[in-house]
Amino acid sequence: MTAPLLQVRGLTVDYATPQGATRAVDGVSFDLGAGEVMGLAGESGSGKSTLAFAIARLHRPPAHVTGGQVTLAGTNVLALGPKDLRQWRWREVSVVLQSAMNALNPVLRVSDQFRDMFRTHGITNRAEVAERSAGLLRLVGISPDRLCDHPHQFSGGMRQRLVIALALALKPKLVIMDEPTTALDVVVQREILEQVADLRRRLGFSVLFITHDLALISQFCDRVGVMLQGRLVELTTPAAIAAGEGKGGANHPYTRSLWNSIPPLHPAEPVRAQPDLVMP
Ligand SMILES: Nc1ncnc2c1ncn2[C@@H]1O[C@H](COP(=O)(O)OP(=O)(O)OP(=O)(O)O)[C@@H](O)[C@H]1O
Repeated sequence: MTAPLLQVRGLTVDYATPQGATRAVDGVSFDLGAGEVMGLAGESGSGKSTLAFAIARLHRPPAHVTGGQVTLAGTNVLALGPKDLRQWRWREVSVVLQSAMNALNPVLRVSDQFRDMFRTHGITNRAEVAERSAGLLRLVGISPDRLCDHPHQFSGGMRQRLVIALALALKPKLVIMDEPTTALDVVVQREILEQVADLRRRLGFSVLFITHDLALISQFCDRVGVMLQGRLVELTTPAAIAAGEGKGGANHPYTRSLWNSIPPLHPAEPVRAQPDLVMP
């Protein structure tokens, strides 16, 4: 059996606060296979973003990794020095956050943002940069004519597509998406997630998709992790959650309550309703 792309073992992250250390991620372990899409659900404050940032080595004080191991494609991620880290990010892992405007520089043209990112990774030939930038825009369904525009000239959905194009520029093995479509309306959200699923099939990267929305995860992910108070309390498949089957029996009660909070598609469909909510 080939080793998984990402191995997370006993990862523990604390925040240093004036009152002492607060544990945000508590001994989390899981594997992610090459080309696999794993969703991470859980309520606000359960530690999803802290976990994602630690895996991508984007965490900053007061967050501190106080235990565990992260291995991506054989690299001991937590041991990378600053120089190696700069090369490792974007090439091996990239992160797409909720707000595209935080990732895009508002005063730079889109072409300049691509150029800067390529330059950081030693790709400076102007013709190559122009060609690759145009190709990346096409990849996410935006006309390359728009390369000379500034971020504010795009809609929210298009800006998030631009960030996804940047994230895929160096063909990373892992793309971490932290609430990538939360700020967008549901139609645009669906279009973008379908595009990510299509790109993943074509390009073969793995995705760690973080959201509080278990319904979205069940549509787009191969596996689901559920976090509660810093711990990964469930790791299963969307089908197993739908069937009420967890590891060694039923799902964790918290998973069930998350699942039961998804409104049924048709009002007459009582399947996911809690027994006491089913009309007699
Ligand atoms: N800078 C900080 N200092 C202290 N504690 C923090 C800090 N940032 C986050 N925390 C705490 O760490 C825990 C995990 O937060 P985190 O943002 O990772 O959760 P989350 O599941 O991603 O939440 P959300 O869905 O709201 O983004 C929470 O208890 C939060 O209050």
